[in-house]
Amino acid sequence: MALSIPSRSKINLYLKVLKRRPDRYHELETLFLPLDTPADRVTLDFVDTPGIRVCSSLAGLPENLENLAGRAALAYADMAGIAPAWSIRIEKEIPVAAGMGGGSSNAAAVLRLLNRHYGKLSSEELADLALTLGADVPFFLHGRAAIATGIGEVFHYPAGKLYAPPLLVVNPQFPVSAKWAYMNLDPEQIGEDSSGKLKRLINALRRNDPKGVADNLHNDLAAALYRKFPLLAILRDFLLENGALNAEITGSGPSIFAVCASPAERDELCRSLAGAFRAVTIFVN
Ligand SMILES: C[C@](O)(CO)[C@H](O)COP(=O)(O)OP(=O)(O)OC[C@H]1O[C@@H](n2ccc(N)nc2=O)[C@H](O)[C@@H]1O
Ligand SMILES: Nc1ncnc2c1ncn2[C@@H]1O[C@H](COP(=O)(O)OP(=O)(O)OP(=O)(O)O)[C@@H](O)[C@H]1O
Repeated sequence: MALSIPSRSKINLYLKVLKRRPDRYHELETLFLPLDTPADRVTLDFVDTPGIRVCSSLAGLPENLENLAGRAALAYADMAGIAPAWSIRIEKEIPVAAGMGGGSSNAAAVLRLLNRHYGKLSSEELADLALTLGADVPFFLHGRAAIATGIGEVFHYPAGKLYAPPLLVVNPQFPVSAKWAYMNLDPEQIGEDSSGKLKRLINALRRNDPKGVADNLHNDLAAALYRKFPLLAILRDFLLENGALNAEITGSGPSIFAVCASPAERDELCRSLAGAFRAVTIFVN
């Protein structure tokens, strides 16, 4: 028997680093937006052979227990007291180490599939387990647009419906580790945001106002990434000069998302981008 679900990606429309903790993690305030594109597909097979096997469609991605999805399965088996005999397959569409939460999403998909089948853990236990695997994993257990605090695991859901603006995401096909991005954060950027950007961002999402969203994007991890990788500033400038209302790096980068006024303007921007840059991947939402 096999169970299969999509494993979506995310962007951070807003990411403010509030404080460095003694364990070197950072407390933050971030606004997660789930994306339908790109999404991986995670399939869990119940097999006769004991153990946990993980493989993917992407050559070079860690396999078995070195894959975050395998570590999630092992952690679930330990906590739920189950002897595993599982084979997990990941059809990979989300670029790796891209700031789009791919590995975290896959790990959360495994936890959801296992708990759907076995039902052994409460949602609190599952959330605690998710956090041991990575700061982005708890978000993908529910995958709803949310403000997150803590290190990314305490969720606040804004009241009312939020309307995602027309977006595209461009990935420059090189990886950046989240650890690098946090270690190279400008120390003077750490602290409270007094500008009210997050509030205005939420209000704009409620009003279905792409311009209001675009005007209030923020990412404290971005400055160091633009400095280290000049291509990112070139891409951002291109997006701004070719119709984007605004563009910013998502999470720890290097992917950049552009907010557009309408689907037609987004599609036009997508065509210009594809014509000008060969070695990038573009996702339309
Ligand atoms: C950049 C974001 O994607 C924004 O959503 C996340 O904050 C990163 O989440 P993640 O990749 O799941 O992070 P983890 O795998 O838990 O941690 C990778 C590294 O990122 C840094 N890290 C991560 C999250 C956080 N709140 N503070 C940190 O300083 C730590 O150096 C950690 O060693
Ligand atoms: N299932 C997986 N999918 C992607 N990467 C994985 C997976 N399992 C382990 N990894 C490793 O995790 C590292 C980070 O990859 P990932 O794609 O999750 O980063 P990311 O998109 O920047 O995540 P985040 O936004 O959570 O920081 C890579 O070095 C990769 O080899």
